[in-house]
Amino acid sequence: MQEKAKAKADIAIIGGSGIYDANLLDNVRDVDIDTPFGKPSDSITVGNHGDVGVCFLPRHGIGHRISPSELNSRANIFALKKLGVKRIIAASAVGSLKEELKPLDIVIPNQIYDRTKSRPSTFFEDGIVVHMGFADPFCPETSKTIVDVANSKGYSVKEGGTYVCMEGPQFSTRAESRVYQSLGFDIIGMTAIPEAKLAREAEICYSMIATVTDYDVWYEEDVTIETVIENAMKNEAAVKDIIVSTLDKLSLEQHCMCKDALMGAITTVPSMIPHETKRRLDPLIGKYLDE
Ligand SMILES: CSC[C@H]1O[C@H](OP(=O)(O)O)[C@H](O)[C@@H]1O
Ligand SMILES: Nc1ncnc2[nH]cnc12
Repeated sequence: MQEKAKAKADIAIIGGSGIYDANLLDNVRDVDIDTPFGKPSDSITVGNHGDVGVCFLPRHGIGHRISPSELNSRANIFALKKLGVKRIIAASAVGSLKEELKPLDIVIPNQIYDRTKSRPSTFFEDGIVVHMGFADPFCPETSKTIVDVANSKGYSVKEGGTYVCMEGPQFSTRAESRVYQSLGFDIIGMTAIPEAKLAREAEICYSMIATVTDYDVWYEEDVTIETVIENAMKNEAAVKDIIVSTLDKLSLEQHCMCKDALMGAITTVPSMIPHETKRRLDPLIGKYLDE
């Protein structure tokens, strides 16, 4: 009997609110992956687009079962690393903090302001300490490709902008929203942290296509889930169209700082890292510890 090929993917798409399927891939199969941090949000759909191995993970699980604070982002990113993923394109629904950013606009953010409160946001614990740079949280190479592709297809996208990541799951109070708006942040969501931090720790490029679904409450009466999902779904075709064309253009070789992010960042003396920790984290740190 022919053995089933090991599932592999170069690029991952993480679907956010309103984007739950991978109908843009060919030859798909669903794989269940276990990680030292538990199970990802759902089965991962692995397939291809042309010659490129691509996989899809619905961030909140099929049926939108997992709240932002409960997401097991460590399992999600570790599972993608085990598949061999080099780049992640993450889709997100966001509120607008600027009058000129209207519902259905698309933003490719380049900064994050972290306002989360209780999320495990590192792989490195249990006898290993890693301090890495995170000044530029999104991959410049992947983001540039997305922006170029979107522009060439006639979509008007905003290049750059600060995504403030709140804890949720409740939306902001009016006072919070006004503060974020007055600080000059552009968009608000609940999921970029710790996803972006963990992707960087895993040396995976991470970029986001954010769809504006609402003006947050600094501007409008209230944010409702109906409006958010309705607008996210209205933009689903555009987001997928940009993603598919980006898959055609993305280099599979990483030329950015993301690919060596761990170099020089492992602070613990290698001989003092517990054997079990080394074993668990081998897909992340093995290349730095081989004699
Ligand atoms: C469904 S409304 C709030 C929810 O939508 C965004 O999720 P995602 O980034 O996965 O599209 C936002 O961050 C909240 O988690
Ligand atoms: N206004 C908002 N605040 C936080 N997350 C959101 N996701 C979509 N709209 C949002």
